[in-house]
Amino acid sequence: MSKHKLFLLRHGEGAWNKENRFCSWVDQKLSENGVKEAQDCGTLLKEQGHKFDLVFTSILSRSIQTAWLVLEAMGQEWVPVVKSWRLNERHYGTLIGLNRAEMAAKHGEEKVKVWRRSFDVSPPPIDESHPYFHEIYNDRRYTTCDVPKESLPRAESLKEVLDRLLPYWDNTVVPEIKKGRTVLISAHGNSCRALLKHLEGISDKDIANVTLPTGIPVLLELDENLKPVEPRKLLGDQAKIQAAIKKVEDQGKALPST
Ligand SMILES: O=C(O)[C@@H](COP(=O)(O)O)OP(=O)(O)O
Repeated sequence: MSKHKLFLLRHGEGAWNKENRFCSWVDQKLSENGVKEAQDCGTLLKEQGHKFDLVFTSILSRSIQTAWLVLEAMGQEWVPVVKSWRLNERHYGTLIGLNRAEMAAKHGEEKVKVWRRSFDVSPPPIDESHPYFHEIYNDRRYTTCDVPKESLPRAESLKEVLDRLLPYWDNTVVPEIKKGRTVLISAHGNSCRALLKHLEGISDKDIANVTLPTGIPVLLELDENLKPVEPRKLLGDQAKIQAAIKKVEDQGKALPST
């Protein structure tokens, strides 16, 4: 029987989701559509009668803004929000800022799929010559982390995301859930995929087929050991959700030449 409800949420559409660029650790705000997605998500959760006790976000604005909009739409603005870099999006290394369709045209769709969805392949690491290096590492938010700035990642596979996320999950999030608190994790496509892999025991191969659209809440019903007792539920209109998943998958396709 289900003892705990856990909600995972990939933020609403960000400016670079719209432009089909790898956003990763670049701090982009939500697009107009992303604001609406977050508000609609909150409205749906309210209509379904869900109540949160605690929200966890990354330290990237798009996940924080999403959490605020969801809570506002639910009339639950008072719920505490706790932030950690450990929930940040996967660090996409030198791919940051690049357009997925252009990368697919240049390197092939298969290569882009491996970069995006394989479990243990890291893209090339970022260095000081990268156009977004200084913007990321000179940002004051990264002086507040529980590791020195020099130890923060320069590129990550999904496996490395899980490695940095798990200690936070085990030591900070799990105790709250076990106290009986209903938790929302407002984070990113890949930090949520890493957590899903861990909770559902998805194989290294099969995780490549898990795609999360923006602004769609994922409900997990867990037993007392935090093992899922039912398949995950993506809440909302199922036809729209399937179309949104396909849209995310298609971002890695080369555009037909004109
Ligand atoms: O970094 C990004 O651009 C996307 C994920 O990209 P893909 O893995 O889908 O290519 O992350 P999010 O929008 O969830 O923060």
